[in-house]
Amino acid sequence: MSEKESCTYEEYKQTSDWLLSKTKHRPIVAIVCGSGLGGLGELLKDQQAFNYCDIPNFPKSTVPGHAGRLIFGNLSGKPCVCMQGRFHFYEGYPLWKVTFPVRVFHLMGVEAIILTNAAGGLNQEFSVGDIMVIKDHINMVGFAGQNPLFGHNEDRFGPRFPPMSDAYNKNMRSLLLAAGKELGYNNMREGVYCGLGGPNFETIAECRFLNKLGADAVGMSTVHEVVVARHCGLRILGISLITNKAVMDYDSNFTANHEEVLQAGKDSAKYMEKLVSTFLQRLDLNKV
Ligand SMILES: O=P(O)(O)O[C@H]1O[C@H](CO)[C@@H](O)[C@H]1O
Ligand SMILES: Nc1nc2[nH]cnc2c(=O)[nH]1
Repeated sequence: MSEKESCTYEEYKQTSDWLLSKTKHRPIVAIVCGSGLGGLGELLKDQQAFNYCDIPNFPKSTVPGHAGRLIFGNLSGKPCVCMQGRFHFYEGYPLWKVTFPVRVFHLMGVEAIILTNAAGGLNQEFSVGDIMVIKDHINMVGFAGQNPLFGHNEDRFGPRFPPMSDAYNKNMRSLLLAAGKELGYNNMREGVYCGLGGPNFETIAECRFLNKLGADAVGMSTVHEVVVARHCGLRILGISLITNKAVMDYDSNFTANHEEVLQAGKDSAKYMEKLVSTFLQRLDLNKV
């Protein structure tokens, strides 16, 4: 195989050491911004930002709505690092590259990761603008034999066969739902996220199939980051913003599109930002 199959522990360490040498911040929480949700990064106080293209070994963002900046700073008193833009399989990156930052964060001392995404609502009771706490996922790309942990297992990160049944931290899920309640949100949901490879949106038959399988929302990210984060022992919170209703009906004239996804992200940005800030205020890493 001519394409590089993975990267070495030393390469993750090189990036982590480089970042730690360039910033005084020592993050304990990482935040990944989904499509159109980059505004979360602007909330960080005392911030220091790096463009991905300046960080050794980092991939580059190629998707509109993913700025390609890594921001350090404090949010609700917690030292954070925020990815304003993530990497996707459909951009042509192998999954070890898609998930590269997760292991770098682990090496930098991060203990918990908040993964946000824009997703299509499969659950017929969901509306655009609903916020779904991810309680579990279906990794379709994994079913197809593509997994970021494929190949040599680096024992310094985690075991060969990591469990996934407890990937989404129960206490953090409850804390987020409680934060939503405290803010008076009536659009908080809990459900199963299905991760596909993309980049095309789903057919009607595919949406019906995924919903029958038990998926409440569908997207093209997150599950790979979760696999790697769980492997190295990070506590994980996943949040999907429902940006569109999946087309389930042959009479529908609607077709999904990225512009609408970004617009829905913009429309809900303030709610998401308030929710994540309130969650972080309440978060005690000794108790989750
Ligand atoms: O999952 P995030 O990065 O939020 O983006 C979602 O939005 C894009 C499609 O509009 C896809 O990349 C899908 O995965
Ligand atoms: N696959 C997929 N990804 C999305 N991201 C935002 N909405 C959608 C959707 O409907 N399908």
